[in-house]
Amino acid sequence: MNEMSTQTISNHVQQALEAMKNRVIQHVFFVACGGSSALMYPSKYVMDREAKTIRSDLFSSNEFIYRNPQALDEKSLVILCSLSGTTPETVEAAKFARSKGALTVSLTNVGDSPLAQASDYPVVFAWGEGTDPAESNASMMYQLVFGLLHHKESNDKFNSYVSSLSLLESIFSKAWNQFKPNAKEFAESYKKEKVIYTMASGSNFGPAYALSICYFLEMQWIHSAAIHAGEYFHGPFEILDKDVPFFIILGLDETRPMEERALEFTKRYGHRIVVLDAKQFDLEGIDEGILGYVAAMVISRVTRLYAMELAAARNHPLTTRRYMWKVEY
Ligand SMILES: O=P(O)(O)OC[C@H]1O[C@](O)(CO)[C@@H](O)[C@@H]1O
Repeated sequence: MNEMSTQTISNHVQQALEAMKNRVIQHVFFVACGGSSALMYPSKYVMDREAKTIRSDLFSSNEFIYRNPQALDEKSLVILCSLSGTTPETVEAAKFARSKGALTVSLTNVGDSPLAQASDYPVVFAWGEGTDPAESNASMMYQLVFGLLHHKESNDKFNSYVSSLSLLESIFSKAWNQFKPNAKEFAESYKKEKVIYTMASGSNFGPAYALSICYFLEMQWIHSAAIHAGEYFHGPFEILDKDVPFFIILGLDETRPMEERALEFTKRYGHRIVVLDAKQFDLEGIDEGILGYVAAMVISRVTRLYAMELAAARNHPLTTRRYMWKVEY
């Protein structure tokens, strides 16, 4: 790692990367639940695209334990994430991974949370309005995976990503201001809908999944499913009709043609389509080689803006729950 690289990345990430340097790592497991799981999809995409020798998998926390992969051993790196650090399935998954001798690195917003305590290397990230996106969970994920690939496979995108950290705040705030009117318009137009499907592919399937399961289902009680743009033509497109709402994400990664094909078809037969296109973002200064990866982060942020506006228009705060944290489950 060169001098420039270490200056801006999180101290916690640096400690975790030091630990990785001293171990053989053959397999990375991304393990979390819900929104924290969705957040890891772009990093899984990075591993699929960039890693030459290190394999990776992504599991929901309990599935990871029950499935008990044969490949999980002391040559594994398990990256877990929980905003609260208390999600029981994820805390158990960290303990399980450690019992197999794996190196565990956990992202959380709470430094002394059960997840942090159950892991070898906790990485604390910033959360909430007004925090620097360079210190967010999504950014810590990229710092970890690009850092790993830098150390183990001399991948140079780590330096590109580190150089972009100082630009993120301005990129995110420009996107926020640019899309606020669109988000408001969406909220007014869709506030009475009973169902909204989301669709994307590649790294952007993570934000589409979060928009569907966290924002629409969990926080707004609006029926939804995240449809993979490639899978769309293998079943889901039969639900398309003039009045069926689709929220379609177009990213900048290599899978964009799949998203464009899905959008083109949806436009032919549907009339209720919201398009969030990363081509409209101002990503000046970001290296070409990581544009798609950074765009996925910005998409994630902008979908939250759409959810916030929808919650306001429906007078249904994003914090409303009927079961989560309220009853036994
Ligand atoms: O493990 P975390 O990140 O604290 O998540 C707890 C809950 O928060 C969400 O990510 C969003 O409310 C849920 O999907 C999840 O059950």
